[in-house]
Parts: sequence; C-alpha cells; structure tokens
Amino acid sequence: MDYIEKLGWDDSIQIEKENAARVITVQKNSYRIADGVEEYLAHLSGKFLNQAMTSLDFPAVGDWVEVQKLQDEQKAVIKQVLPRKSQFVRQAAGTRTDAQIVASNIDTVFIVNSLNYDLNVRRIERYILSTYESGAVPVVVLTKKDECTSDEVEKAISQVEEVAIGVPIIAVSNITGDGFDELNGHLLPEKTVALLGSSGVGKSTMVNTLFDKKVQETKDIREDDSRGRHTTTHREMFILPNGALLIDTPGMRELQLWEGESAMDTAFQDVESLAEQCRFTDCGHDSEPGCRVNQALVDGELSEERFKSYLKLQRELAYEKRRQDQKAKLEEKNKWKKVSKSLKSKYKKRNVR
Ligand SMILES: Nc1nc2c(ncn2[C@@H]2O[C@H](COP(=O)(O)OP(=O)(O)OP(=O)(O)O)[C@@H](O)[C@H]2O)c(=O)[nH]1
Ligand SMILES: [Zn+2]
Repeated sequence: MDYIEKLGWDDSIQIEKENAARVITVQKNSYRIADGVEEYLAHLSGKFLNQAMTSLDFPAVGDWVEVQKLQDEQKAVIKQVLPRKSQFVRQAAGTRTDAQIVASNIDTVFIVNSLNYDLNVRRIERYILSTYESGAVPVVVLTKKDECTSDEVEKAISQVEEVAIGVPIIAVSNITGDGFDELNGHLLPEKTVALLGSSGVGKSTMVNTLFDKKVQETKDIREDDSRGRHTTTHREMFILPNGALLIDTPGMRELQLWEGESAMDTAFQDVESLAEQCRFTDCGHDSEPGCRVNQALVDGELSEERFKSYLKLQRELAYEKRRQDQKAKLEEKNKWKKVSKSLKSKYKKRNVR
C-alpha cells in the first residue's frame, strides 16, 4: 500500500502521488503538510500567489495539494490546491471580510455538545445544516454522559432527534469511555472526521480519549500567549490508532464565534442571567460590590470551571471582534487609497490635456 493512502487519498485525484501531500496545519504564512511518510514545512509558490483570486483559493486544513518537495530540507513548495470533495466555509456576518475555508475534504462531522449545560437544539440544527452544505455527513455527539442520569440522557436524545432526523445521535463520556464503541463505528480508516462544537464541550478530551493518551491540551492547562491568542502548538489533523483521520481546528470552533455575541447568550445562558442581576450593568465580576456572579461562585451555585469557560469565550469573542474590526479598517483604508489613486491619475490626465 502507498503511504499516501492512509491520509485518505482518493483515486479521483489527478496528479502523481509523489507530488501530492495533505495540509495538516495552517500557520500564518506557511503550512505543515504530510505525504504519509514525512512532514514538510511548505510555502506557496510565487505563481500560486499571483493567481490566487480570493481567500477561498488558499490551502486549508484537509486540502490535498500538489507540491514540489525539497527532500533534504524537509521543505516544500505548494503549486496548487486540488479540487475539494467537501469544504467548510466560514462566512463573515455584517462585515466586508470575505469568506474563508475552515477545513476541507471532510467525510463526517461530529457535532459535539455537552449533555448538561450546553445542549442547544437550535444550534445543533444549524450545525447539521452547515454540515450538509459543506458536503459532509453529520453525527451528533453528546458528551458528559457521566454527569447525567439515564432519564436525562434519554430526554436530551429525544429533544435532539426532533431536529436531527436520520442523523446518528451518540451519548458518550470522555471520562469513562462509555459510548465510544458506537463512536468508533463512525471513525473509519482513511476517512476524515472533523470536530465541531463550542468551547468547553470536551473536544480536546475526546481526542485524548480516542488516542488513549494526551495529544491535545485540554482547557484546564492550555495557556494563552501574550496577545491573548491560543498558542498554536497543537496539531490540527491526526491519524487515530484505528486509521481514521481527525481534524480538530480552532477555526471549526470559531464557526460559532462567527455568529457573534448571540453565541454568548445561547452557550452561557446560566451565567448571563446571573450577570443581569449584578448591581452594575458593566460589572466585571471581579471585586465589584453587589456582583451576583461572585455570590453564585461563593454559594457554589455556579462552578469555577463553568465561570472560567465563560470568561474564555468572552475573551475569544473580544479577540475575534478586534480582528474583524482591524481587517475592516484596513480594507476601508485600501479602498480609499485606490479611490484617491484613480482620482489622482484622472486629474493628471486632465492636466496633460
Ligand atoms: N464529566 C465529564 N467532563 C468532561 C467530559 N469531557 C470533557 N470534560 C471536561 O470538560 C472540560 C472542557 O473539556 P475540553 O476537552 O477542554 O473542551 P473543548 O471542547 O476542547 O474546549 P475548547 O478547547 O475550549 O474548544 C474539561 O475540564 C474536561 O475535563 C466528559 O465526558 N465528562
Ligand atoms: Zn458581576
């Protein structure tokens, strides 16, 4: 068997296998790619950069690319992105920033929700629709089964069933491994699965449970860097012990952030409704007097872990918003630059006449 096969190679791809690789991590201006034997640090060729029209043309995690390998240096040049079997597009709402490919060539999407706090049937419904739109097939995974009674699990499943007709629904515990037999039935060798779901539902823990060891840092220990961004030391595509390929990217998580502030209301209704009862409307829930959130933390009504997740999502939203604002500002500036340039050249022409 060719090594490239284990990365999910399908025979409809029309290039020589020696020149093919799959994108496993997208960095700022470079890519990590794999060919089943080696990994390379890759850059886009000058021709590629000249020809790329929109951000949809750039490589994403999961893409097959045609490359020229510099074997000795473990480096490669990306010449083209091969046609995608499926693609997850993140559309910016209400801004001019254009669409982006979050991940591609996914066969199955695990839509991950936690059974306790997070269960939000409307959101699951939206994720199912986006998954079908992408060209992949959805499976709903409900985590933290160990924290629920079997009645609660059954009730949750029947609620989800109403919006997920014909979609498999699997309740699991990442702690005890309960439900993983069924989960594994959807993890097939050489097929690509991606994880979609909001912060704190247990995606990283699930990856670790599937490996039976720590490969992805979970929320308890992951550090933000000085700019408030997640340190991107983690990988975005893995080969599981059974041969299935797994994509877990921050971008898939941000699909939800993309929906903007409403994400906050839906994911953290409990904390939000406490915050509404704080004395000050702009309460930072730090040491302000009359802070209802702090009261709840002291009383044990709100768990420390839950509050931390809340703060983390808030930071992420703020970061994402700043990023979008900056991007929009830059685009505005460029637009005016162009306008003034063309005005100037018109003006010049007139002077010449
Ligand atoms: N009881 C229980 N706790 C879980 C389970 N899965 C995850 N957790 C806990 O939930 C918290 C969040 O888990 P993570 O795996 O970091 O969640 P995540 O979805 O990766 O979150 P982000 O990395 O922020 O996107 C951690 O404290 C986990 O230990 C589960 O099945 N049962
Ligand atoms: Zn407060």
